[in-house]
Amino acid sequence: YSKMACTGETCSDLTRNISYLSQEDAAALDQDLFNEYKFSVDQLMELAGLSVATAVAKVYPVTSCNTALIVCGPGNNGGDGLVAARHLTLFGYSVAVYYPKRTPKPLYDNLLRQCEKFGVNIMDNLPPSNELKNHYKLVVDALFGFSFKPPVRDALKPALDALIYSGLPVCSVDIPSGWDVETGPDSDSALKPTLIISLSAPKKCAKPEFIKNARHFLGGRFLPPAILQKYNLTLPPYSNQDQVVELS
Ligand SMILES: NC(=O)C1=CN([C@@H]2O[C@H](COP(=O)(O)OP(=O)(O)OC[C@H]3O[C@@H](n4cnc5c(N)ncnc54)[C@H](OP(=O)(O)O)[C@@H]3O)[C@@H](O)[C@H]2O)[C@@H](O)CC1
Ligand SMILES: [K+]
Repeated sequence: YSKMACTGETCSDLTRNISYLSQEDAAALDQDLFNEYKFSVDQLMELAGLSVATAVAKVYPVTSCNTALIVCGPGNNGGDGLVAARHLTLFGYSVAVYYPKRTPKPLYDNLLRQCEKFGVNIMDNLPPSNELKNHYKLVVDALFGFSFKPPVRDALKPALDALIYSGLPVCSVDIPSGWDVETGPDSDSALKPTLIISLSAPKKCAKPEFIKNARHFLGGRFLPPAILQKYNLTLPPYSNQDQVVELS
């Protein structure tokens, strides 16, 4: 695989050779990073959230889209969203977070406190979906990641619906929420992100056939080389010190 592929005739050459993880392998790889490589969750979440904020800022520059709503779920995907909220604030965005189901763990409590200290607006309730456009220029979907098993349960359905019906550009963290991690959207009414930031390696639902109308970046630049070998992963190289690389 070579970055030259994208400077040739088509970018589809570039995506043809990329590996896509199954749900099982995504979870196993994650566990290897923690157990074998001794990373802490905070370390990887910080890099994941930074790459999310970086990709969002590349696609929706603060000069034209300076207000962002981040919808955070109960797992690590939501944690990535809280980290991205802080970095987007540092990048100059005015950020609000909706975090309806909070996991009572120090990691999340601390990330939330940091958001508050940075001036992020932590909201207990969302305005109706059709009014979100009046307040925000984009939404970040940090509701569910690679551990999601459809269908979405009732308690978080309103949060998913807010993303689906906001009429705003949607930036999905790792996978589009509500999609099956391997088989993608289940209906025409599924979430339609405009940007997907795959973390560490794309999951099967981020294959080009499912995400035709979205821009697709890879982020989470922390995989040790031996992991690439173990999971037989072919991924594009990052340029220089970049935190993200665009796939399509
Ligand atoms: N290695 C990497 O690349 C790294 C990846 N990172 C990030 O971690 C993400 C994976 O995080 P994760 O494993 O914590 O799970 P995630 O998908 O956030 O959600 C699980 C939560 O959702 C819930 N839930 C599930 N199904 C549901 C349903 N149908 N309806 C309603 N709820 C449902 C489930 O509830 P439960 O079923 O357990 O009751 C649980 O609370 C990954 O995508 C990436 O963003 C980085 O932070 C670090 C390094
Ligand atoms: K997501």
